Amino acid sequence: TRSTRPQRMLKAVQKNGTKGNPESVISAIDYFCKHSEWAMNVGDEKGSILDSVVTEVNPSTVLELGTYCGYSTVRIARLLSPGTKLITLEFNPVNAAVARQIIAYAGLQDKVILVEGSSGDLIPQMKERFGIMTFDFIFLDHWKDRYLPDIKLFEECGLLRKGSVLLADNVICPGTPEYLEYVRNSPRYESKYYPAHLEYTKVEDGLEKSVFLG
Ligand SMILES: Cc1ncnc2c1ncn2[C@@H]1O[C@H](/C=C/CNC(=O)c2cc(-c3ccc(F)cc3)cc(O)c2O)[C@@H](O)[C@H]1O
Ligand SMILES: [Mg+2]
Repeated sequence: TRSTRPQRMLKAVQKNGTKGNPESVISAIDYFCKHSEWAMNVGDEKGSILDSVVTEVNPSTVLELGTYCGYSTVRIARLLSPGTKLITLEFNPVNAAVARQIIAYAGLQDKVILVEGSSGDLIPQMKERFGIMTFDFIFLDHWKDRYLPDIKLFEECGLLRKGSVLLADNVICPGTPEYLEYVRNSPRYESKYYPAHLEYTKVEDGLEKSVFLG
């Protein structure tokens, strides 16, 4: 059967990247998306904003929703302090297999726990399966209609603490109107919009950072 875009992206990483060098993996994916095939990675412009928020938070517990090919997983994991691991959730096994290989090519496999499954099923299992009390940092980049139900699930499962930071991709394009309305109007969050553009295009998009107030 025909290869998938993530599988072709993996080939480009193995061809143009340097094993064990996360920056070269990030550059190889960005190059592939700019010159070969557009793909829905957070990209370099929004990725730099992601980098700055992760650096500012310096989290000990990290969750990513929607691994896809592992591009943002690599961006986040390369910035984590020694001994810190990030958990990333992906329900498509083909994408998960590609992501594992891209994360390993970057040399970051020891900093990442990739769990195959749906966020709706896995979020309630975080405490028992991974000994998580609360998350310091959460990156939302999965199906856009899952952002709102999943943030409510975090609250119900007691996975947020005063100061937990949630960073959401694509709040303009494709858009997450219900999520935005919730975090911007709820007294339990302090929200801030970071304007940017849809990855590899001039279309407006941005990230929404929401701090849980307890
Ligand atoms: C509940 C659940 N649980 C686990 N894994 C889950 C999950 N829901 C989805 N996943 C996984 O995550 C990825 C999906 C990411 C969805 N991202 C987007 O749809 C997206 C789209 C665009 C875009 C913008 C303009 C266009 F014209 C076309 C596309 C840009 C983006 O940045 C996106 O993120 C994918 O690997 C999927 O299997
Ligand atoms: Mg996205």
